[in-house]
Amino acid sequence: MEDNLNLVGAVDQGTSSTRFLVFNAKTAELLCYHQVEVTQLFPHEGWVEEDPIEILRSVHECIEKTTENLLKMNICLSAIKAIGITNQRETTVVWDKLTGQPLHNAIVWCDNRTQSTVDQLVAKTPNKSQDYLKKYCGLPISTYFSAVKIRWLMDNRPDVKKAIDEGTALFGTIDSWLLWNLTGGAKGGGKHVTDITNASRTMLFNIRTQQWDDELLNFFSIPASVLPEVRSSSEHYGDMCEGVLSGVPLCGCLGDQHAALVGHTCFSPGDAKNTYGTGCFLLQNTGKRPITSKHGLLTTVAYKLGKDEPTHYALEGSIAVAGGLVRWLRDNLGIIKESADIEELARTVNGSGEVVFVPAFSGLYAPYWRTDARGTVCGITQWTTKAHIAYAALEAVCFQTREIIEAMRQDACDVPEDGKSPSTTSLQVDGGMTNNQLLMQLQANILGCTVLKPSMPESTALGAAMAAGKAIGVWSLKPEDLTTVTFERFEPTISQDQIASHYAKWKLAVQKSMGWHYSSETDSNLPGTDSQGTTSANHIFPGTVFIMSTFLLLAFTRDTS
Ligand SMILES: Nc1ncnc2c1ncn2[C@@H]1O[C@H](COP(=O)(O)OP(=O)(O)O)[C@@H](O)[C@H]1O
Ligand SMILES: O=P(O)(O)OC[C@H](O)CO
Repeated sequence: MEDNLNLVGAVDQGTSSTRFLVFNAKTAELLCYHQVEVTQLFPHEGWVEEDPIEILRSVHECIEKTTENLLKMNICLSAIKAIGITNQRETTVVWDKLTGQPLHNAIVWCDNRTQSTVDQLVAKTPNKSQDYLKKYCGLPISTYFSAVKIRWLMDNRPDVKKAIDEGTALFGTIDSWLLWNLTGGAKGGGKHVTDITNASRTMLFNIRTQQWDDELLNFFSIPASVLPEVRSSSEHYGDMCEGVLSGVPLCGCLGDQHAALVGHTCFSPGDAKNTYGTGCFLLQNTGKRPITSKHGLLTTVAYKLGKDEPTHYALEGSIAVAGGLVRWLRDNLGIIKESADIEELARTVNGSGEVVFVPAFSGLYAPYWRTDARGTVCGITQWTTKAHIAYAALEAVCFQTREIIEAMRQDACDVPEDGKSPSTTSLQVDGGMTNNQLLMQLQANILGCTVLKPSMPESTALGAAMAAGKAIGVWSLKPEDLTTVTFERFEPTISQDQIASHYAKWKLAVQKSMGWHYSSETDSNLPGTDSQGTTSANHIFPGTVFIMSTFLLLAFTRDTS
């Protein structure tokens, strides 16, 4: 058996699936992995939950299967020197610290049950602005982030409220839940920790002071006692307490999008990557200073790779629905059997036939931040087939990405002294959807730039492994030590003029998706306020539509009589 290797494991706990992967720390080569799909529960319209126990079991299963494969490859498990964790972010778990049992299913990041909570929170800000807390946490008040989900649990689940009040409950994002359990949990020794990137997605963490913030905790009325300790993304959190890897140090932790930024070695200001998973997230490194977006992007911590290392920040464009739309076509419409089948189906037609699909299932995230938007399919004719819908679904992911790139370019123009926008000539990509060659080609065409897919596309897990390997000194992140990455390239095959009218239709369809849903508790507060706190002419409600149509009908009758 080969045992003079330095290997690093990575748990990648995503929204759709869990993976455990093992990398060679010297060459960054992926040796083997195992993947298990995670059940998503939809108990009510707009609600998305996952079972924290199933998530934990999936991690153990993936570790067992991957290590079995390593042994079959004649590799000794003692070669695994460290483990990193990367995870779906914002997803909220509250559990009993004495029994280790979750007090509720995990409320997943894209769940929008908290819409009326958001409306009430915005209504209590002095300027009635979604952006009121941005100066502290870099985020708009939205259904997306953890604090709003904790607030909902406290308001709607008396047992959760009681446990929090009595000090027996712990809160964590998925990284915390896993780290606490893998280091001993209720049996003893469980470490209640999180890393700075995950903390920066809760709305309770001040990204400038880099601490939990009393003003934010007061705003949401959440006690600090439930929160994990915040650590850097690369340091020793504790050791695996059981199983075949018992004793191996857990020493890398980043939210999945931040891990992908590291995996792509986006270490310089201006470097950017786009990850196509359940959602789609474009992050651009902005260096050691947080930059506030004026164009609907989030400010977030990019990474802090060691206790004594500087914190780097990023601008982020978050798209709620990307691969999730493919899963919806599979599970809800049944027009494909496997996610990968969408490519074959879409290739049976030459285009979407002018169909535009805006998948605003959870409202629209960046750059609009409109909780009132809902999914819309425009341009259907008698001629439309499921293949056109599939094609439009793939285009939707690409058009959303284009909107994020445009917002980043606009922000870069606003800060000319250090404003660097993502390269206009290429975009680095990763994530499950990038296996779709048609999607990658459409993305190159719609952006008018080269799309670069690394030949080893598990960038998220790679980033977590790099952070863990760095913490124990087996993985050097010095530029001269980084291994050369080879890419598959997708070049634009049509001109931007050819795409312009289609993009204009996308923009029109986005407007049509807005103003569809509003929560009854706060109807009177809603019309006309966008994320910049300005009045939007496009924010038209059904009642308004009725009044306007009656007015037009009357006017028309009068003119022609
Ligand atoms: N070949 C494909 N074409 C289109 N979508 C795909 C393909 N393969 C996977 N997907 C979608 O990508 C998502 C899974 O990607 P992954 O990066 O594993 O997600 P996550 O990190 O959210 O768990 C699923 O939503 C799935 O529907
Ligand atoms: O599961 P993914 O890869 O789509 O990532 C989810 C994000 O972390 C949510 O913010």
